Amino acid sequence: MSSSFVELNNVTLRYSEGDDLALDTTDMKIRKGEFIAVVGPSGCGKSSLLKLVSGLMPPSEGTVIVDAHEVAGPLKIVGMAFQNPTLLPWRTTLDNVLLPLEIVKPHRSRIRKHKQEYIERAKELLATVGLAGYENKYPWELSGGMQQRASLCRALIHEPDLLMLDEPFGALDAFTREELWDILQNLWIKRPFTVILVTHDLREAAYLADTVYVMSKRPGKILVARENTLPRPRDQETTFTQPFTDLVHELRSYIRDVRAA
Ligand SMILES: Nc1ncnc2c1ncn2[C@@H]1O[C@H](COP(=O)(O)OP(=O)(O)OP(=O)(O)O)[C@@H](O)[C@H]1O
Repeated sequence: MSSSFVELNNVTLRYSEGDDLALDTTDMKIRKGEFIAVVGPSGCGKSSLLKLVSGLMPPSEGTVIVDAHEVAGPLKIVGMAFQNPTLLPWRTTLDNVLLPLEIVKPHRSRIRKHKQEYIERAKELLATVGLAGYENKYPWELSGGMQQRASLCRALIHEPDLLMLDEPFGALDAFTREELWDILQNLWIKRPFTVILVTHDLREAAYLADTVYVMSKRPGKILVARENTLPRPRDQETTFTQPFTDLVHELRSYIRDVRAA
């Protein structure tokens, strides 16, 4: 009996028959409530990994197991957020946050009867990320950082056990990005869900993750799984400490080697 929440066993991925592998034998074991980050050169298969774990793509070989079940189709226990917040422009912030509940099955039938309860939950989440008072604004009335906060709330409204983030802060300026690191860390400390974060930002990986996975060039493989035991909660001061800068340098040296390979 395995204690992992997400497990990839000898997984490979080829997008089409005759194509080169996008992912080569990949093994991962992620604990329940663990926050992991995946870094690696462009095109190494980071987003492909998310597609496999969320059940959007089946592996060509090997197995993907989430919550003790082999993944055989899109999972309902997943929340996702991407670099582009993709809020629907005709819906208010609150209605954008409520959107997954209208789509994800177990909630779809409940939301009609218990709408007020869900609205309260959405408002509470929005307040946690500093968006109280913006519930009735439209996306075009929000800054990029505010839109990304709303998209985090949308990813978490159905209380998913697994959160997948594909470069969620990549398009934001450095200050806003670091503010969002704290917001995400606080949400996770409050209700620990399992997180898979894909990022190009090594400081972001070092700030947020319990384990940082470094991938090779295509075909992607996990080369290093670096545990990060920096104490939590981490804050801006953490980023000036020697252990933090050492970790970032170490990650940078892995990436340098991968790129040179
Ligand atoms: N739908 C697809 N069909 C065919 N090939 C694909 C498809 N999606 C991705 N690929 C290829 O698979 C490889 C891995 O792509 P993926 O998007 O997972 O990489 P990535 O590490 O997330 O890249 P980036 O950091 O640039 O976002 C790339 O070479 C890409 O061209």
